[in-house]
Amino acid sequence: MPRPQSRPFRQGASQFSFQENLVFEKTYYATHPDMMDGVSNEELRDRYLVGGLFRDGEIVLTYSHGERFIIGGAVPGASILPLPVQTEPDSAAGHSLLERRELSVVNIGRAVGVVTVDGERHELASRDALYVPMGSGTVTFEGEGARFYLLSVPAHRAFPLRRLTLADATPMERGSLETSNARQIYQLILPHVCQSASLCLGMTILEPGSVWNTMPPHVHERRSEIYLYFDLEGDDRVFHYMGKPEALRHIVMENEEAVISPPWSVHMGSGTRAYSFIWAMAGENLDYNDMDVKDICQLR
Ligand SMILES: O=C[C@H](O)[C@@H](O)CC(=O)C(=O)O
Ligand SMILES: [Zn+2]
Repeated sequence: MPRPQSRPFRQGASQFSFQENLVFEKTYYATHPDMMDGVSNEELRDRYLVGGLFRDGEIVLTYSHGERFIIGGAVPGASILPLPVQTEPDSAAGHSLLERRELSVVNIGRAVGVVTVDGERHELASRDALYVPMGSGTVTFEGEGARFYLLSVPAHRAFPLRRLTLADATPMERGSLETSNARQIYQLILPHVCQSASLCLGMTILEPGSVWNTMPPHVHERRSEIYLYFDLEGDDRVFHYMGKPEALRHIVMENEEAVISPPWSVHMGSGTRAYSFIWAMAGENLDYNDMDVKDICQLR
């Protein structure tokens, strides 16, 4: 079967992406904590920052070797965008991308969007999420003004498809305005809300005037995590901290950019204004509390 025309790597694609992949725009390799020593800002961004996911009329997928996360975005505009099928290896070519994977979709746009899974239409209002099980076939995205954030990880079992809304979730109130970290943590894909094989996902919304997230920070050796920052204005930035707690580094992030947190890294940030972020994890278990919280005085 003829292979689809491959896409050239966009500017700024990793210097380490030596193997061109037909479905994924960029591959993020797993990294060793020693690789933080003396790393330049550009290398740091190349290894962990996932930008350019939301391009008008396109679906953009990237691949991380950490938990084999697919991290992507779909902005349909006037078109209907299909989730691509697998192209490699030959034994999988033409099969659904979700043959052995589960998928989450969150509409971070302001308008309603529609995700159609095997012919069934699911309307996602702004901030709604959809859990799409392993074994699903065709998935398409549509809706002018909708912006879909996509995450997928390997699964061993199919759980029911679910639409999840913030209104149905009971947020955890954390932090305070006095410490500039008052925020609501919405758990959306976790066992007590929505079953999944490996994926956990939620949304955290900071109160106006609060800028710090996940402070004090934590690490979780048994899971990787992906943060997507959004609800920022044009010139606003989040200063995202990563690395081992005693050797922090930061990445300056813009609206609608994601960042990979390896299992050995903290993940926390401070913004130039309040913002929201979607956090997603996968790995050894689905226990949200399987984390090792650090004291602020342990940070260096
Ligand atoms: O492992 C869990 C994740 O880092 C997030 O849930 C943290 C978070 O949303 C927050 O503190 O605001
Ligand atoms: Zn975490």
